[in-house]
Amino acid sequence: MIAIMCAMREELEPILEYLKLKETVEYANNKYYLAKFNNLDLVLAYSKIGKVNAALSAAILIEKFNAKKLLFSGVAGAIERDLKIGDLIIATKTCQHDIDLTVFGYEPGFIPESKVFFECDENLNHIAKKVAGKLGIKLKEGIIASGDQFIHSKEKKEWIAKTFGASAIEMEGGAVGCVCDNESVPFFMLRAISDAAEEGAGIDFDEFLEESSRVSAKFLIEMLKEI
Ligand SMILES: Nc1ncnc2c(CN3C[C@H](CCSCCOCCO)[C@@H](O)C3)c[nH]c12
Repeated sequence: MIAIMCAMREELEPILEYLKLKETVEYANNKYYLAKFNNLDLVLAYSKIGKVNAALSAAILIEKFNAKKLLFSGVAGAIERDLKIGDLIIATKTCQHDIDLTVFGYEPGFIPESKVFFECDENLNHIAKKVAGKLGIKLKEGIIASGDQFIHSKEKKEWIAKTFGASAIEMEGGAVGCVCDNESVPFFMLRAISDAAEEGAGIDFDEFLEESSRVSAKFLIEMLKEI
């Protein structure tokens, strides 16, 4: 079973359009969609926004639906200057920029007995780069930082860039990476840029959420053909 996860309904809907749904399972106040694509058994869900919701859905996808790989598709705010709205990025690793136990001497993003960074699956990233090459699509890769805040401040964005070396920002990947790392499930995250995470990002986000969600969804479907 392969899990496909998003945070928002708008990110999942364009993926479901490509699939023939077999069944919908209601569980823990959410919906999990079962589908087949070519010879793949898929379970899909959008978690709702934020790291707690994302961690809950990721754990359910693995524990209840027996997902052996977890692929995330959605949108993100850009940190790297050459990432423009609609551009695609895959995560090399994820982190949580809003974890702060520095008063006890720990580095930003670190929780005792856990990690700052959670590595994404190299095989799935390799497939993504192969697909991008075949389709002639620009695909960046980099660290993607998560926090329970919509970032719309150049100062905050630059702190995250400096502190974590992040190329993009969102609100779920660090939590999903933590769950997949602890469950030993390969994790892949693809995001299309919806805004620049600076002042005015909320306006861009509202304008480009749907279009950028479609960009990510389309690429993810191309990836499923190669898995
Ligand atoms: N700059 C930014 N900072 C942090 N995250 C992101 C992301 C990635 N997703 C989008 C969504 C945040 C938007 S909440 C919208 C509330 O509903 C608005 C109506 O649709 C959450 O799931 C994280 C894109 N740009 C970002």
